[in-house]
Amino acid sequence: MLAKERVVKVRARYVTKKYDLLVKKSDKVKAIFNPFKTGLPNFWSLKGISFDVYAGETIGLIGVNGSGKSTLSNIISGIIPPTSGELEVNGETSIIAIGAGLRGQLTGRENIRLKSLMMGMTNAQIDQQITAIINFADLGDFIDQPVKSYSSGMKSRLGFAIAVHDNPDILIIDEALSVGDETFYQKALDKMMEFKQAGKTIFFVSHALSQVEMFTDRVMWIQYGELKEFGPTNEVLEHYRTWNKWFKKLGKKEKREYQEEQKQKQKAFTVDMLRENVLTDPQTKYSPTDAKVLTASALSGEKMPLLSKTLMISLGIAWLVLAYISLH
Ligand SMILES: Nc1ncnc2c1ncn2[C@@H]1O[C@H](COP(=O)(O)OP(=O)(O)OP(=O)(O)O)[C@@H](O)[C@H]1O
Repeated sequence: MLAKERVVKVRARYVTKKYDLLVKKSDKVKAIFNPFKTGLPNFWSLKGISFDVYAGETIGLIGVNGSGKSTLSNIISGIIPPTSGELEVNGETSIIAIGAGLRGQLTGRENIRLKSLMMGMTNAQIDQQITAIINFADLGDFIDQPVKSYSSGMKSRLGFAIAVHDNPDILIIDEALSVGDETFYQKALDKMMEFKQAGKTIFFVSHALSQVEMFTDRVMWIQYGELKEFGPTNEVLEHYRTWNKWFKKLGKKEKREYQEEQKQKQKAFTVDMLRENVLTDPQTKYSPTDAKVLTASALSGEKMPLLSKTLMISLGIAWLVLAYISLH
């Protein structure tokens, strides 16, 4: 594809995701009286991810367990918001993750209708499509059984069937093919090839490197919340495999220490640190637009505690004044 024809489908700038770690009972109690969750332990699942993905590209997302692949997929598909940074998604997205968005009490057929309605289809459109979706999922009589009785492979088949018939511009497949049997895997792969040929954009999250190798144009290697590498599939996979070999050779204690060190960095991270790194790193092509994003992110992600503190103090003072007035 010529560079000048390229249309950006997903653009991320310094996207972060922070989770609150409520480990102790006392943290949970504090959280009830702390609407902005200030001072509670955090964990940064994403530490400032930036990339451009173009129309028609198939992108692999790889990385060790807990590196942030699903978090990023969920942010791109709009299931969860980023904590800070900027994300531009140009087109309809549809995510296929094992069991995602399926209601356990409803049957497969009812789930098809519900999910299709949520995707904006009319009842008439659903009536036209439902047979094709049911045939694709190929669940036999189970289609009228509650989804809670399905195996993970069956859930994946149903989710995949619904998502591909929605015909989205951007398809996100999060490990959904890892649980299907060989026949379904082949059928799903053919469908994905069809999507690829139709010029759709696909994000493919997988630990199966051979599938990533066969199917994707470029790969994002996510490592402990950072985008360690984003480039042509073969190149990134080679580096990832080398890293894996190195890691596997480490002793048990060294492995644990390495993982602990990375997790500590994810706990200690702040958007201010990210901004500082971006400003001082000579490798970063820092632009005025980036400056805006990082300032905005700092405001939404980091300066909130200050705002909430002010609010809490004001509420406290108001409460004391009211208490004083009512006592006199
Ligand atoms: N709701 C949550 N609350 C707290 N931490 C979370 C939450 N969701 C994810 N995390 C943490 O964020 C990190 C990234 O998780 P994520 O599921 O995105 O990783 P992943 O790369 O998809 O992992 P896997 O390969 O195991 O599926 C993990 O350390 C996880 O524990």
